[in-house]
Amino acid sequence: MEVVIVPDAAAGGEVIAEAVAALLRRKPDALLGVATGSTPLPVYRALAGKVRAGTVDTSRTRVCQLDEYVGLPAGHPESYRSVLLREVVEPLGLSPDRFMGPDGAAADVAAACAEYDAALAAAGRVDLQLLGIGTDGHIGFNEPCSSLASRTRIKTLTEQTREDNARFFDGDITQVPHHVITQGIGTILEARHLVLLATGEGKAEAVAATVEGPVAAVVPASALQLHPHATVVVDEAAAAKLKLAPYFRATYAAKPDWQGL
Ligand SMILES: N[C@@H]1[C@@H](O)[C@H](O)[C@@H](COP(=O)(O)O)O[C@@H]1O
Repeated sequence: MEVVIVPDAAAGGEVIAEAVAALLRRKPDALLGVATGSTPLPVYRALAGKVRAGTVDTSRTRVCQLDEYVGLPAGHPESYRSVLLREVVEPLGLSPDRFMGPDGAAADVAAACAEYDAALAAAGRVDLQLLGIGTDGHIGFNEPCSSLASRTRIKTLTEQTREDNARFFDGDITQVPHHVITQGIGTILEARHLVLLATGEGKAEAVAATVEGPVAAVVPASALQLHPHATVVVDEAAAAKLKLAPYFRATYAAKPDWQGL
């Protein structure tokens, strides 16, 4: 696992956007796994800037969702599909027919999960999966004690996650669904490159457990330790509890530019 400590969220967005741009220059039809939440927004902003400047071509890029709420009516502004259409597909100039995600409004949720898992495999696997992290260490919506081998399936949110996400629902926790569909941890680990971005002091504990703690289902993000190409980008605040921070800084400072993330 590589840990990159950047001064702030904007710098994190820039570093990751450059890695995505490098991937798209190598493989224009790459499948990009995108995440929701506030954390990845600087990445999308930086990427949109590159698209506008003409330094990256997204005309063939495919994108896929990490997770979705269950039971929100189709087109609800806070469904992750709507959020990603608004924050990623539109600003990056992508075609909506190159965007795939699970159907959170399906009558048969189990079938929708299995279909989505199969669709990701049929698409040739995700090339780069962008991840945020929950304050409890979740990735996607894999809450603590999710199986590290799990596939796309329905999960129940913890009270903590519903409280954290209430800000997207006018601060009203009763509007936050209890159930979600999420790519499983086993599914996420099939992506070729995992890039987790964490910013702010509220994530410092989860980051330390992810990077320096044991691999344990109670900290779902610690599964990144099992992946051959996992990158964790953190700002100073989120890095505050990393004992190996001096080593991570020195390693990144000495890294040749051509290597990328
Ligand atoms: N399902 C999403 C996660 O993918 C995201 O990482 C997490 C953190 O969100 P934020 O980046 O807003 O802190 O929120 C939600 O639970």
